[in-house]
Amino acid sequence: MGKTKTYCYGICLLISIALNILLSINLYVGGENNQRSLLTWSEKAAAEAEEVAAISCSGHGRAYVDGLVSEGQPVCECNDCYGGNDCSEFFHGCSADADSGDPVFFEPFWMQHATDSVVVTSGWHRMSYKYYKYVDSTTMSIELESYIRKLHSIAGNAITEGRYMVFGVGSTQLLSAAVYALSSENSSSPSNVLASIPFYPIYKDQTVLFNSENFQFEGDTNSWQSNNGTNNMDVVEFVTSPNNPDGELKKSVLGGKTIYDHAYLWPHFTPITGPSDHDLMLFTLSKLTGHGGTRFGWAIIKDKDIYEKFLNYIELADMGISKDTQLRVLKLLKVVVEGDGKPLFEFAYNKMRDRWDRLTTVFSKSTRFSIQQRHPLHCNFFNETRLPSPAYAWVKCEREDDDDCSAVLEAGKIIGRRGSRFSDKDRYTRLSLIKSQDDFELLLQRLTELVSLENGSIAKM
Ligand SMILES: Cc1ncc(COP(=O)(O)O)c(C=O)c1O
Repeated sequence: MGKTKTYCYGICLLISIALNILLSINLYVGGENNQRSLLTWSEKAAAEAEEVAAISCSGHGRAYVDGLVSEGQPVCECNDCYGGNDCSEFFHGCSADADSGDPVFFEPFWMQHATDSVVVTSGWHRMSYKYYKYVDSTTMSIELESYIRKLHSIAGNAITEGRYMVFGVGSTQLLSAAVYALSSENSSSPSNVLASIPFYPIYKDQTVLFNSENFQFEGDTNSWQSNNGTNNMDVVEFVTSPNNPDGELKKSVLGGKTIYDHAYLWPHFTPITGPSDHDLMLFTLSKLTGHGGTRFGWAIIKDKDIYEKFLNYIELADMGISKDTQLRVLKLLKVVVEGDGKPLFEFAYNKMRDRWDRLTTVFSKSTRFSIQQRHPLHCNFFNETRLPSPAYAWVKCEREDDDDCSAVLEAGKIIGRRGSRFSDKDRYTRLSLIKSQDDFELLLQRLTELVSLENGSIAKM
């Protein structure tokens, strides 16, 4: 009996040791999977996001959760002129691309505010077309609208009290909604859509594309005024303030129905001299926080009938703006209004001022190229007098022969956007200053090289 008992204990001990070894091996080998299966759904999403964010792309690129996948891992998407698996290879001789207005210069700010700006959405988040069962049917988030109003009161750049608001897929969608809402219906002739040269090309491109009986694009305000005087005032005038491409704080020329495009009316691009108080103002998240890809803009409207036409346009075009987008914008704006807007606006202003300081130093050595004049103004937001730091440099080629400024710059390995895209002369070219730091550094290097050729010597980089 005693012998059998001891024998049984021995067997049990061996089985228990074997089980422990197996369990330890399983934990060691399949540890990650086991740990993962213990996470909640939001922790799992967070782990995936952090894993991808941790992929090193040598500081010259980024991997995304929704990026292309190679061998089970998202690949690095490299900045222009960088390549290789981890973006560490620089392509010498590559041209600096300063063409697009992609506002990526904000990226370091959002990395510094990773915790506050993250969004976690469940698979069942706001599946309905509508918001709030207990409020009148609306496709706009009431909470987001109140944050936008708060933001304007902090920045001091627009009056929102007693005004209506409509959200759009970027302000791009609101441009055409505004033309639709302001142009006359049932009139014998179409409303004349105009802007002052140099102007943002989309105004013309969209008006032509949407080719309506109610409106037509008539070009430059000043030429139109000298040909028509005050005879025909059925006009819809785009006023871009600050202007894209030259940063000017434009005012209405014709004084009729006006769309104020305030995409760049933020303290990092221009001193805020007082709140804008126009009948129809457009703003965009793209140039406020840098999230161009989120596609979100808003209109601030005084008149109820115009507001209703606007809403009708958005409802028919896309039944309102994505709820996922609105959730993300809300999260971002909560960060923007923190500290009364100081952290974001100071970050962005310092970045832009640094870029302008370095750019003006290069252009001050040139007689072949010039950039727009900037004039100091008192900024109510920063409570001091400051120079504007526009999103773009509007470069003029001064030599008689250099009438195609883009071609001159391209020969110097700089890609800009030619003046004729803004209905101006090709003697001008726009250079974007709001892209990534890599883009800006290369732009400055290429400009320095080009300017140093004027003096017959290659500058030291
Ligand atoms: C003057 C102006 N208005 C509107 C937009 C459109 O911005 P988004 O559609 O990204 O809101 C831009 C973009 O560059 C712009 O420069």
